[in-house]
Amino acid sequence: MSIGIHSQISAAVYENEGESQRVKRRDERRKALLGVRGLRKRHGDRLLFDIDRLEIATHSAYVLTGMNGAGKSTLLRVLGGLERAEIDSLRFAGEDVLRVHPYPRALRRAIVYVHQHPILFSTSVADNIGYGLVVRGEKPETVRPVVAEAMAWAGVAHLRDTDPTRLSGGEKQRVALARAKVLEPRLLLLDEPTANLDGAAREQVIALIPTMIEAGSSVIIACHDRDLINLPGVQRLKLRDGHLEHR
Ligand SMILES: Nc1ncnc2c1ncn2[C@@H]1O[C@H](COP(=O)(O)OP(=O)(O)OP(=O)(O)O)[C@@H](O)[C@H]1O
Repeated sequence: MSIGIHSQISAAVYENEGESQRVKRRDERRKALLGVRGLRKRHGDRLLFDIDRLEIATHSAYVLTGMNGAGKSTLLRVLGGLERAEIDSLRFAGEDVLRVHPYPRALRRAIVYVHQHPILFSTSVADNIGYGLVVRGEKPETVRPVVAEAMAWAGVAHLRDTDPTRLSGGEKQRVALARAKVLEPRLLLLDEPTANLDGAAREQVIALIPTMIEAGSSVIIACHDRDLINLPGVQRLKLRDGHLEHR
């Protein structure tokens, strides 16, 4: 009898432990935004990188460092669906992505890549920022206030009707960040956002990045910029000799 009670209690304890493990695993899965296993990129015979695993959590910031030519831009471009690579498995927002090629629509919607030298259409700053929303089929009356808010956020409201080809490098980068922000990406990929900027232009761009994370995006920033690498709360990834180190 006592053995029976004991085993019942044990079973209950084990069941509870099992339940708490399950809850823990579920919470961990929820926290994980992107999980990639076996990510290889080749250019002809050259294996540029062979990454065992890449884990990106929700609402988190990472810097991706590495020597010139290590493959930082390439890795961001692969994650953003702009280049192909071999990928053994990919999980995004709790779902297994069974086919990575062609790049799935859901990922295209959730992951936004911002180029080091953003290409802007020769229309107006406002049109550039709203472009992605228009392509998504949003109505002009929905787009207008979102664009106005994003322009104020990026400090480019005074440039709203300016032809983007006339903007400085820093202004272009801020417009590109605003264009990405209005899409509310789950994951934002920033390719050397402060390269070729100095002084106030560089500081203005750096100041925008934490506010994008506060707004709910995870961010991976490929860079060599010490001030970005040392932003508080930023986790470090390093591409070295074709492998990815989580630091
Ligand atoms: N289409 C291509 N064919 C062959 N090699 C390529 C191609 N595209 C890129 N590479 C090479 O892949 C390597 C990685 O380039 P990538 O731009 O990703 O490096 P990076 O780490 O971002 O460098 P940097 O810090 O200088 O920007 C470089 O050696 C580059 O020459």
